[in-house]
Amino acid sequence: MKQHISHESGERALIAAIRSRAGRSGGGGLRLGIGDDCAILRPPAGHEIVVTTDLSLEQVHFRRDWHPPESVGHRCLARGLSDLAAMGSKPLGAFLSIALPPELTIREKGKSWLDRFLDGLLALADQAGVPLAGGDTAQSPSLAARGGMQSGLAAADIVLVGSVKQGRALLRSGARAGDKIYVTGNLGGAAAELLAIGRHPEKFAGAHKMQAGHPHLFPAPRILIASRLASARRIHSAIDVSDGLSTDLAHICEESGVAAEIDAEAIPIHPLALQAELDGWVASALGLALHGGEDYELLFTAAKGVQIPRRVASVEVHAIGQIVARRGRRPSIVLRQRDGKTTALESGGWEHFSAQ
Ligand SMILES: Nc1ncnc2c1ncn2[C@@H]1O[C@H](COP(=O)(O)OP(=O)(O)O)[C@@H](O)[C@H]1O
Ligand SMILES: Cc1ncc(C[n+]2csc(CCOP(=O)(O)OP(=O)(O)O)c2C)c(N)n1
Ligand SMILES: [Mg+2]
Repeated sequence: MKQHISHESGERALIAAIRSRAGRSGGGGLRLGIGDDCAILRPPAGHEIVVTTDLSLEQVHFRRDWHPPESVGHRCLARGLSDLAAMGSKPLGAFLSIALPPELTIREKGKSWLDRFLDGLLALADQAGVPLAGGDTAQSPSLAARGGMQSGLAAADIVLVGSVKQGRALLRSGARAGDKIYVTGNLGGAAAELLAIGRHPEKFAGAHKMQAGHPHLFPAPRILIASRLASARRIHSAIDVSDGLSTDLAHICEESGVAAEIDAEAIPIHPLALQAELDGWVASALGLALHGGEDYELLFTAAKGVQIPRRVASVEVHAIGQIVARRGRRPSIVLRQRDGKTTALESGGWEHFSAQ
C-alpha cells in the first residue's frame, strides 16, 4: 500500500515516505536511487548523458489557488521531460528538490498538498518510465512575520538526467537554410487554458488526474515522438515550446546563425485558443499560438527533401515555414500573413526579469 505523509515526523519521515513511493521503473539505468549521498546511473553503452534542470516557483509557474497539486507535480516533471525530448534523448532518472511551507506537508482529509503533488508527478514518471532517483527537501521560511498573507512560498526544482546515442542529440544549433520548420500538436492551448483558470479557478479544482483536454494543467511531453524522429537521423535542429513559438524559434535562429519565415495560415492553433478569441478574451488566437508558451510541443527543422510523417505516435506534425539565410539587419523571423504580406515577428513569449 502507498504511504502518505504526515508532517509531525519531520524531514526524515517525509523523505522516507517519498522513498517508499518512488518507483524503480525505467530501462534499468538506475543502479542506486534514493537513500545514499548520490544516486548512481548507468547509461547504455555508446550513449552520452544529457542533463536539464527547471524551477517551478509558486506565483510564477503555478498558483495554489489555481492549480490542483496533482497538476503542479505533473507540470514540474513534464517540463524536464520535454527538454529531454527536445534533445531526442530518453530519461534515466529524475531528481526533485522541494522547498515547502510546513502546512503543505500536513494531511487534510487523508492527503497533504505534497501527497497530491507526488500523485501527479509519480503518475507521469510511471507513464514515462523514469524513476525518481533523488532530490532534496527543505522547509520554506515563514513570511507571516513580515506581514505576508501566507506562511511561505512553495518551490520545486526538477533535474532530469537522460541518455542519447553518441553524436545523435538534437541541438538548437543545427538548423540550415532551406530546412522546413515543423511543430507537433497545436499551439496556444496552454495559454488559453491558463486564461480560463484565472477567470474561474473553481471549475478546474477537480482536474486531479492526467487527462487529455488540459493542455496547461496536464501537458504531454513528446518523448516518444522525439525519439522516433531522432532515430530516423533526419532532424537538423529541435527545441521544445516552453516560452512561446516566437521566442523558441528565435533561439534556434540565434544558435544556428540563420533566419526563418513562417506562414500564419499553417500554424496549428489549439481549439481552446480559438475559443478564447471567439469569447473575446484575446484579440487573436494566433497571438496565443505565437507567444503563449508552455505548450511543450516540439519545434524542429529538417532538410526540404526529407519526408516527415504527418502523424507520429498519434500526434499530428505540421510544416509551418522554412529556415532562410540570415541577411544583414533583416529581422530574423518574418511572418507571412494570409494575404502574402510579411511582417517582422518579434519574440513575444515569456521572459523572466522583463516587465510582464
Ligand atoms: N542559472 C543558470 N546557470 C547556468 N546555466 C543556466 C542558468 N539558467 C539557464 N541556464 C542555461 O541556459 C540555457 C537556456 O536556458 P533556458 O532558456 O531556461 O532553456 P529551457 O527553455 O530549455 O529551460 C540552458 O543551457 C540552461 O542550462
Ligand atoms: C501563475 C502562472 N502565471 C503565469 C504562467 C505562465 N508562465 C509562467 S513561466 C512561463 C514560461 C516558461 O517558464 P520558464 O521558467 O521560462 O521555463 P523554461 O523556458 O526555462 O523551460 C509561462 C508561460 C504560469 N504558468 N502560471
Ligand atoms: Mg529553463
